[in-house]
Amino acid sequence: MRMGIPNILSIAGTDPTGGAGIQADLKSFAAHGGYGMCAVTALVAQNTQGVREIHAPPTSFLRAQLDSVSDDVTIHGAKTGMLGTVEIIETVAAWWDETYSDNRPRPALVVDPVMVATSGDRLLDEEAEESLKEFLHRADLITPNVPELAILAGEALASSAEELLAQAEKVADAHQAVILAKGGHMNSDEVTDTLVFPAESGTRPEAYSRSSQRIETRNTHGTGCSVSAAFATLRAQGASWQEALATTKDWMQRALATSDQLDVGQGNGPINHFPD
Ligand SMILES: Nc1ncnc2c1ncn2[C@@H]1O[C@H](COP(=O)(O)OP(=O)(O)O)[C@@H](O)[C@H]1O
Ligand SMILES: Cc1ncc(COP(=O)(O)OP(=O)(O)O)c(N)n1
Repeated sequence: MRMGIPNILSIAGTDPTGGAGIQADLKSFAAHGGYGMCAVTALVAQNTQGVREIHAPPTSFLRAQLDSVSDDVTIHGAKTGMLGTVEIIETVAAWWDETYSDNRPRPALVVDPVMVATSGDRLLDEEAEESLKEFLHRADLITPNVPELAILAGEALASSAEELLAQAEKVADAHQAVILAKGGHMNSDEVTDTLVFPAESGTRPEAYSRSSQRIETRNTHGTGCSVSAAFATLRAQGASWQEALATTKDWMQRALATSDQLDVGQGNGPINHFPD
């Protein structure tokens, strides 16, 4: 395991109510022992009930934020969240490729393929889906929920655990990345998250799953952001895939179970990032 506190970068959009996006990422980094940093892709006027407006600063300013971090700080882990548009995806991709084209150690990259918020509001332009797929070969881990996995696989929504696994294998092979297939949107009493690995020379490492009892709560705003941020931190600390899944899933269960200690908003509230 890495000694010391790893520097973890979130490249994502904002949530002024603090439940999702960059604000959730920074809390999740801290909850798992990381030093959190962020580059803002888009300013989102949203709350627990929905998205009102999105303002994306010029991409030259996003690039300036990314360069400001990488010119000065060693990045041990990174995650992307809301990327929003083709232009933003291309800006992040160009920065990543240019920054890590030399011998500089490349941090592990977790891509949360954020497309639609719980409220149903789109956070990724429809025409940007193809650019996002092109971006994915840079990822070590991709963390789709059920609808996002279906779009990445180019198929209908999975309606069974077997279909979900088959889609995750297809996407893992297409992008040569590990997939965390999250089960929150499945219609089941248990919620299962599964890590699926790409096949190497025709052999696929065994998948790992972790299940928990489904918690009856509306406070699921920002769960996906927080899980991907936890993985970025734990992997930068040297956790194995199995350890990272167990730690993240158990933490998320406690964060959801204690979310009623918070009193934030009237819609889908946030989780409690610091449950202990
Ligand atoms: N009702 C729930 N009870 C327990 N765990 C949940 C529940 N809903 C989501 N999770 C967990 O929260 C995380 C996010 O899951 P999911 O809802 O599938 O993704 P997203 O937030 O991206 O839509 C996963 O770790 C999943 O297991
Ligand atoms: C700025 C921003 N990024 C991402 C999301 C979606 O968050 P997610 O973790 O998928 O949680 P849900 O809100 O969809 O449960 C967001 N709302 N805003």
